[in-house]
Amino acid sequence: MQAIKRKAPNILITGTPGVGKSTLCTKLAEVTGLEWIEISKVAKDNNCLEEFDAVYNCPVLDEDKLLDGLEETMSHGGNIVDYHSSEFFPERWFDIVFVLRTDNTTLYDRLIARGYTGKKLEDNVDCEIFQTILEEAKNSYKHEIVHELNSTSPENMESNVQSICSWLQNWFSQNTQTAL
Ligand SMILES: Nc1ncnc2c1ncn2[C@@H]1O[C@H](COP(=O)(O)OP(=O)(O)O)[C@@H](O)[C@H]1O
Repeated sequence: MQAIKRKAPNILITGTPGVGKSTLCTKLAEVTGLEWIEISKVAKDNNCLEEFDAVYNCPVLDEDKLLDGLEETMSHGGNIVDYHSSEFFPERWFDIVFVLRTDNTTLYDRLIARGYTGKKLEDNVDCEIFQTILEEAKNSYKHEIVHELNSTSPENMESNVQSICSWLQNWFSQNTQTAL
């Protein structure tokens, strides 16, 4: 489906938990002035969390309520959405999708440092090994708007910020008269 013309694009940053989404989005929001929408936080603040999943030790998301609440914001554009899943968002919301990736050892160490253990730790590392989030994004959006970014080192982060800023500049020059 064709994205509706907006004053600024909407960007989706996705990837396995621990891969670096928040870190990148914080920097991107600072540099670009776009709005960082951290779905987990928005869900919590707007009571979009339902019963607790005992196996994964995390709450279950009320997707319909969350999407309804974000529709207007997304229609204006200018948002960087950060979430570890992508399939339930409307395809029309996003102009580009970045899937952050890292190696298994790096991810394992980051998740251990975050206090993940047992099944939650194992499942998240497996999720990265099997490219689950990348496949999900490719199945949910046009392949040409889905891009993998390495998120292992601080140098990777700098170059990811630069690549996204270049893409943004290009979007503005093609879609509006205003450059960043
Ligand atoms: N490009 C990177 N290079 C080195 N460390 C990183 C990088 N991106 C994130 N990290 C570190 O990895 C950990 C998890 O990052 P975070 O942004 O919270 O991941 P997510 O939001 O995907 O769960 C944090 O300790 C962060 O400092």
